Amino acid sequence: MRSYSLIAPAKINLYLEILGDHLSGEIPQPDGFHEMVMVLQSVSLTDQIDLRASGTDAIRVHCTHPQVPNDASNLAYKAAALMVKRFPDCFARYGGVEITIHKQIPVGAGLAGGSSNAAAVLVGLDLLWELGLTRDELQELGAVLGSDVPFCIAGGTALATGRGEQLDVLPALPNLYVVLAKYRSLSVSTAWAYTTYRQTFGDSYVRRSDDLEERRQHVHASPMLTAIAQRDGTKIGQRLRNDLEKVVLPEHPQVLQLREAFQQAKPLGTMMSGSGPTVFALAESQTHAEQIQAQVKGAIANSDLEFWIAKFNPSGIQIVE
Ligand SMILES: C[C@@](CO)(OP(=O)(O)O)[C@H](O)COP(=O)(O)OP(=O)(O)OC[C@H]1O[C@@H](n2ccc(N)nc2=O)[C@H](O)[C@@H]1O
Ligand SMILES: Nc1ncnc2c1ncn2[C@@H]1O[C@H](COP(=O)(O)OP(=O)(O)O)[C@@H](O)[C@H]1O
Repeated sequence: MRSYSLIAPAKINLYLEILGDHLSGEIPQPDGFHEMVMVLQSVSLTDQIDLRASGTDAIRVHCTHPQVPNDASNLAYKAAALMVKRFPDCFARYGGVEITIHKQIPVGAGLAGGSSNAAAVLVGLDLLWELGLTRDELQELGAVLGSDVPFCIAGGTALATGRGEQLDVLPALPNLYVVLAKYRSLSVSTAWAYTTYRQTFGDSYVRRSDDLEERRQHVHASPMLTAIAQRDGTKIGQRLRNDLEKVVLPEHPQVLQLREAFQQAKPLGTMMSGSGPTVFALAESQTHAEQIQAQVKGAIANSDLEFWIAKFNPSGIQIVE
């Protein structure tokens, strides 16, 4: 087959704790990233990525979304460039690729849209070039592109540690719904969120590698993971956490107001996703989700505010049959 279409889901963070500096190297040193404990969840808000062998020697990206670049800075392009570098024989045999991104996931939203697009290109080129890479191999390639890319390949529900690229699969949570809301004109840079967090809270970071190891060992017994193991939506909702709220909400009062409006609407729980500014609320049914959405829309009448209702998605990148 000379073309593939893939579905690339967004993610939300049910839990995001920043432990301190991420340490790497033979004698572990801070590398500019953060050591995380996260629970990541794919949701049914998705982009579609079409890949086509172009018969030229170029990588081309097409996306009509005004905030998405069509050049080498696009994460989907970077994914294809990485595959070309790692598998030059395939590139010589199969030639270049046209990547068309049908964007529905809001951009710069804390929903990993770009990471998921990159993940789809890795999965799609593996198919197009008949490489037969394993999921682990694809995730290792993904980690070169960004901390969230390995998760986007597998999707579902996962515990992420390290920079976010060390993954443990968690039990699926099939019956939960999520209402998402974002101000169209507001985006938050992930780099800004982490840098500001470091400037504000860096003094309290865990820095020693043996202290980090001790923290990691406690992760599996955390209340959020217990709630997930029990598939208890009420407890999951009560145990949501996102440390990046501490820098994004004071900077953007309208996001704080949105989060408060969600809280008033009696969801299972509400939280900002990742580096924001998307706020989500968990619901136990489609009806519950619709009630929450209606109440928040009533509380904040602003045409800049966009809403989505999605379900928890059990998987990551899917091939369109
Ligand atoms: C915050 C999260 C939560 O899931 O997602 P988003 O809100 O971006 O979707 C992730 O940690 C974002 O992952 P991703 O978007 O892949 O980040 P990367 O490209 O690896 O890094 C972007 C920037 O964030 C910083 N960064 C990222 C991950 C990490 N563990 N520590 C960091 O300090 C990096 O220093 C870099 O400047
Ligand atoms: N394929 C892509 N889809 C979305 N954004 C992209 C893509 N490639 C590059 N970008 C750029 O990456 C930045 C982050 O976008 P995105 O991945 O949507 O947000 P987040 O990191 O908050 O989840 C934006 O500035 C955007 O212009």
